[in-house]
Amino acid sequence: MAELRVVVVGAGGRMGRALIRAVADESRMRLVGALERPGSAVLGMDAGTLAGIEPLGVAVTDHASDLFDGADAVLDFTSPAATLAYAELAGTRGLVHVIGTTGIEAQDEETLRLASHGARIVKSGNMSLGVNLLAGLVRQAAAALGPDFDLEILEMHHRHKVDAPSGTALLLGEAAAEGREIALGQHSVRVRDGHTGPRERGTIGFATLRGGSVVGDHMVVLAGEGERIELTHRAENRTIFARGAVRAALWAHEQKPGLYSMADVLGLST
Ligand SMILES: NC(=O)C1=CN([C@@H]2O[C@H](COP(=O)(O)OP(=O)(O)OC[C@H]3O[C@@H](n4cnc5c(N)ncnc54)[C@H](OP(=O)(O)O)[C@@H]3O)[C@@H](O)[C@H]2O)C=CC1
Ligand SMILES: O=C(O)C1=N[C@H](C(=O)O)C[C@H](O)C1
Repeated sequence: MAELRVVVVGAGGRMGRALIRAVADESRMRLVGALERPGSAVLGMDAGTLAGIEPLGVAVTDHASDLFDGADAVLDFTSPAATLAYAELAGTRGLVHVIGTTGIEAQDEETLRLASHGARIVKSGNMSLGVNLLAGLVRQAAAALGPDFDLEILEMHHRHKVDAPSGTALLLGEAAAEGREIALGQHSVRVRDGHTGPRERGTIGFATLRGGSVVGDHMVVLAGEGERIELTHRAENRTIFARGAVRAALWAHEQKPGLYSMADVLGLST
């Protein structure tokens, strides 16, 4: 198989730099482009140097169309607005588009669905193997225990994170809701403040913590009368997400256009 030609968008970001290192480490891929937004301070820099490795001979640019024309796959951990625009571009060119960006609103999912008529999109709030396995455990536990066990999802991330609850917390919430055969949107409690009254049976609660340099911690608590189960994942670095994105791109290249999840990539779909 020829090397997959990959563009990393948001190249100067925390995930962008981890993605550049992961692509450089993968013999079945070649970095052909590094994209940043117009006006970014890192435009013109070598992508390898930016990522803290050897120079790769790829300068960071803001010319999305030119880069997409010469690519097979785009790895995108940026912002919702940027990702929606890149999905449309990837769709017109039939590219693989791996989307790690979180905080995309439900009403914008339609844009991704339309783009996936042309593009092979893999989208997940968390690209790590561990979290996707955890989602299966949460689904199973929620189904087995039912609403007698109160379900709460706690997450903590670094002080720079801009969206809440995290994409992972929502992914785990969806897994729990699937296990209980309910719709998450109608049963989630995302904020508590003041005189809230007692907990409503059958709801799924979210709690958000932000601080320091925490890469990403998630805990799902199933609290019953007299006992409690806690299912936890702690990300120790961003390589786990970047490695997952690389795996997703290689997998998606062999698929038909469509909208896929990380569970599809890992063969964990129910
Ligand atoms: N699914 C998963 O496994 C994971 C998902 N994430 C998600 O990935 C996203 C990025 O996270 P993180 O790397 O920490 O954030 P950063 O803010 O560090 O990186 C985002 C980068 O995207 C750049 N950017 C913004 N707009 C554009 C544009 N139009 N074109 C090109 N680049 C653009 C930003 O530039 P500038 O700063 O100049 O605006 C920045 O360099 C978040 O949504 C986060 O939740 C993170 C980790 C794992
Ligand atoms: O913004 C982050 O950093 C992360 N975002 C993802 C999320 O919203 O869940 C994944 C990971 O936890 C890191």
